[in-house]
Amino acid sequence: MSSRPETPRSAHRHAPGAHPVLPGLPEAVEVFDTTLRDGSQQEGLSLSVDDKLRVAEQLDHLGVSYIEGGWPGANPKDEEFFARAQKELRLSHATLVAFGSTRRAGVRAEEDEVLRHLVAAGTEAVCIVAKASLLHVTEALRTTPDEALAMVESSVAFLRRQGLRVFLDAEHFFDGYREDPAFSRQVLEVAARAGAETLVLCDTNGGSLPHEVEQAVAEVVAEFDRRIGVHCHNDTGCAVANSLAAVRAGATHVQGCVNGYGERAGNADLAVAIPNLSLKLGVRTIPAERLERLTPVAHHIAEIVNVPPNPQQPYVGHAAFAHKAGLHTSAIARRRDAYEHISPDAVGNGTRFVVSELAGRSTVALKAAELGLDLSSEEVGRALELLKDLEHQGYHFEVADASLELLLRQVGGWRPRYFELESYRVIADHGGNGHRAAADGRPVLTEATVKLTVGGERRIATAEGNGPVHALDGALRRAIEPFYPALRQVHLTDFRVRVLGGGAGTAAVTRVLVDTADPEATWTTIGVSENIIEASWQALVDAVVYGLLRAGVAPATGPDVLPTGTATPTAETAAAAAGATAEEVRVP
Ligand SMILES: CC(=O)SCCNC(=O)CCNC(=O)[C@H](O)C(C)(C)COP(=O)(O)OP(=O)(O)OC[C@H]1O[C@@H](n2cnc3c(N)ncnc32)[C@H](O)[C@@H]1OP(=O)(O)O
Ligand SMILES: CC(=O)C(=O)O
Repeated sequence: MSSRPETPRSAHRHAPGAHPVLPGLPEAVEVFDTTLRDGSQQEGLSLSVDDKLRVAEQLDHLGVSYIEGGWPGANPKDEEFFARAQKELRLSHATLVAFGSTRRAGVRAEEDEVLRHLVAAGTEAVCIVAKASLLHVTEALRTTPDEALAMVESSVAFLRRQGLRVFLDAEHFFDGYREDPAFSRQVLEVAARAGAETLVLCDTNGGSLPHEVEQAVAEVVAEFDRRIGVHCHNDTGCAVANSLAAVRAGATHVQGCVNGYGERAGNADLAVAIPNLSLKLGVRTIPAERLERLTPVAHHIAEIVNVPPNPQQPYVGHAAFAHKAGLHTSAIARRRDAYEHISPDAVGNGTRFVVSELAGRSTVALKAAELGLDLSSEEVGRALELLKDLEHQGYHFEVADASLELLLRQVGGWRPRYFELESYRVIADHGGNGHRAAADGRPVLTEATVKLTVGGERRIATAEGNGPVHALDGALRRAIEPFYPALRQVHLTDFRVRVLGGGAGTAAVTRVLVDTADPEATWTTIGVSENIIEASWQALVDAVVYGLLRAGVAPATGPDVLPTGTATPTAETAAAAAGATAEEVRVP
């Protein structure tokens, strides 16, 4: 549950334009995304060709300048990607780039397989990686410095002769520049001479710090009449800071990945670098009007690559503008920018207020208002007291949005009587007549019986289940679903248990969270008890009540007040509607 307060961007003191202008900054930088190449080098991340095409579409929609699509020839997938991209990918803003290396040592550029594949990829631009550290030339390539320089020069020259735009990724540049600056410079010199349009200085091991990057980039910018770029890895947690330091020093091309994917600790996170550059430094990156696409695109890409988004990711994370502390919310209620460094809208994100034991009256009042509840000041105070009390017992309302809403509604006087529980009973019978196998291979049967009153009728329903919660859910539904057919659209989707205060072992208090969904939404409810079944029951009841509330269903108060056209259920019709036999649903 989130709210997006109507906050004009100008109300944020730290909004764009509010930062002092730094002298000497470039007006604009090119944004080069390498999610489909370096991002795919992240452990656990694997993209199909379809995924790659969809990510490319998202990046184009965001408005990056370049999309590095992969390494044609390195594997059949990337080969197919470039073949399909030529036919299927319609980029309106970005330029697709194929990645590869310089030619191999001792091989003529014209005969080199890697270069041949780069040309065949059919892109307008290519990016080739070259060792820019003498140590890597002698130890990794095991060739001479002269041959390494010749590899760079002849590869760039060959690609230029094929009519391609060439970016040079100077691998290990910063480490090499510290160890033997003359060689690292020579690599850039030969690449520039051969026609590379952009010299990209790579912090390949990600070990550099911002002051080192800034100084090295400034020296290179002063020396070379070429566009200078950076490609920073995040091994010191400084990839974005290093990219900004490079831009401060005159770099005008920034490589990275939206969401910071990549080898080891990842690449510079473009979802952070872009707004830092655009909003804080006033440097043009993606088109200004597309900045608000940043959050949706970052989340969409996370979905495609199947890596859960980091809620604390700056700017675009779910929690990036979530306020939990009572004092913060209270100040925000008075002045929207009190605890927000930019207007979240600027990057397509939104303000959220998290209600918990750290809340004060303002948080509860804002949450109630967001839900459309008109709570009096006294009710807000009561809700806050109840909330803190319950959180002390183990409830955790910030992760149980639906239970929180029910609690606030109840404090406000909402007393729906969808059903009245008389009792429930759960039996787990190991070795009895059940058909589900226990760990020892013997049958185990779980059965739940619920006795309750609904619509003026006393009902007893029994159901079997995979386990106690499944059985309880089944019995509850059998008893009430005939009165509330809307529940057929409501399904339990997840169930989590946490033991609180582990010292008590199996006698400890348990917290149960239940996720439930209807066709339009998912909600979470909570139960807490020393008894796991009771905790589950509480969460289940909230889940069902919230589902009925969402569906706009009024409590059934008796046969005469059932909605027009709805037959009063008898034992048989009720049982049939619930998919049960008459014996299973006993109506006295
Ligand atoms: C810093 C970076 O992220 S650069 C990008 C790295 N990305 C990847 O490696 C992912 C894709 N890579 C691959 O699929 C494979 O490694 C391939 C197809 C490129 C090459 O595979 P192989 O031919 O089997 O070689 P291998 O993976 O062992 O790599 C070592 C070879 O690359 C050569 N090489 C390494 N860097 C370079 C370079 N910049 N220029 C030219 N050759 C290079 C080495 O000299 C070595 O060649 P040798 O075996 O003739 O001595
Ligand atoms: C080229 C590249 O990915 C690197 O140097 O990190």
